[in-house]
Amino acid sequence: MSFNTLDDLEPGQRVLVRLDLNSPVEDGTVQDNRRFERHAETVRELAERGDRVVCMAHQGRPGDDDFVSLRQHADILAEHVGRDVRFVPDTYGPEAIEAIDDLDAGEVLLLENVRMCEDELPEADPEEKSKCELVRTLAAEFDAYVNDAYSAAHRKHASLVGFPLVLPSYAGRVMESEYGANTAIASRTFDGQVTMVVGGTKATDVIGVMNALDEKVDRFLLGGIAGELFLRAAGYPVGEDVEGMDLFDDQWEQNADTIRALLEERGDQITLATDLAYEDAEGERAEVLVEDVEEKTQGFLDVGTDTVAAYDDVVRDSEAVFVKGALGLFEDERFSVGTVGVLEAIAETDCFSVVGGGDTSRAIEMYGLSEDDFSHVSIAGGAYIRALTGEPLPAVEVLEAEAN
Ligand SMILES: Nc1ncnc2c1ncn2[C@@H]1O[C@H](COP(=O)(O)OP(=O)(O)OP(=O)(O)O)[C@@H](O)[C@H]1O
Ligand SMILES: O=C(O)[C@H](O)COP(=O)(O)O
Repeated sequence: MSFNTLDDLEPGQRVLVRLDLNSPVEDGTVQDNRRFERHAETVRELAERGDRVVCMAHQGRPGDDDFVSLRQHADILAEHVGRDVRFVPDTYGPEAIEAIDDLDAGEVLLLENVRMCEDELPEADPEEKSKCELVRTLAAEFDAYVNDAYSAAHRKHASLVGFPLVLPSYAGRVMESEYGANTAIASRTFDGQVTMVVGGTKATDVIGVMNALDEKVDRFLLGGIAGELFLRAAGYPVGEDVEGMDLFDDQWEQNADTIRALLEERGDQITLATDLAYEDAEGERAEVLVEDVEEKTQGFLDVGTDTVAAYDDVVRDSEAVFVKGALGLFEDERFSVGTVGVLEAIAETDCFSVVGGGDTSRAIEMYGLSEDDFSHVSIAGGAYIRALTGEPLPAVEVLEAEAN
């Protein structure tokens, strides 16, 4: 590993730590998940060494329903760390600076959602990001910067790439272990069939790298939003926003050409759902064959049972299975059939398996599956599939470049 780690950081310092606490938000309530548990290890270690620990993280994207304050995150993090985590509703203004200054050795503070600051989001190179006000103002308060947010390392945002140019910088324990595991996986080769299950809501992340995964993956099994977009490209009347949704149309605009090209050039490697599930008028799960859909009038929330059976067969014939994104809205048990069915099939075979994604990895615990039945469960989604393709992660690259 060519970055500095916590083993290289002298204790007793003022440390700014970038975590990835991006979590599902249901009816305004932030859901606990493995990201809290994993990052708590880094935070606890720093606090126990007598550092003043200030955490910085994001939640959602501006304009989305899950773009909320980190106030609840502080309470959830505190439970996992086993000590108090203060919260300040400010990121780098006077209130935040005062709260940082008030901190004693061993105390932990969480700053407000960093994506609420204008400087954070537009992607730019580290050099440019290091000069923005957010980075300059906060850097003056700290002796060191720790990046633990492996799962956001594919974004060139200020809090992820700006600080290593202006502060001594280190990888946190999650960054260190995820980087090690995912890099090792990327260099593995397999004799038998390699399958990737592609689902979730961030279709753009996966579709963008499917070309590059061609060398690694023999079969793609699609579901979730990406799955419907592929069905739309194949000519079915699905894969569009209805009822105030905001999942399909923008992603269709961005990816339609790539999807069409993928279907044309490697259609034989791509398996699409043959049936889909939705909520009927009685609130029950109902299913429809894709070829029988005349018009999309409501959301499809899972793949159907025929599709699950077909995917189950493919998984059982595979030597390696990678999962990125859920096949349906698994948080609602009625629509967990696809995601859980595939995960169970993986768990029952002895194939090499990786389940990735902050949301998706939660399904393992929610449905009583054991992490031991998978080779690696990553809390990273987009970053882990990029690592598989060997694509660089800008936030890791800058940690390496600035390491001494
Ligand atoms: N058909 C669907 N309709 C609505 N939500 C869906 C559907 N299919 C999957 N999902 C949702 O996708 C979410 C997971 O997808 P997402 O793209 O966020 O992946 P992730 O595993 O969390 O990866 P990342 O770490 O990149 O965010 C789940 O919370 C699930 O409810
Ligand atoms: O949840 C994630 O995958 C990371 O936190 C990155 O979030 P983003 O896709 O909104 O940049």
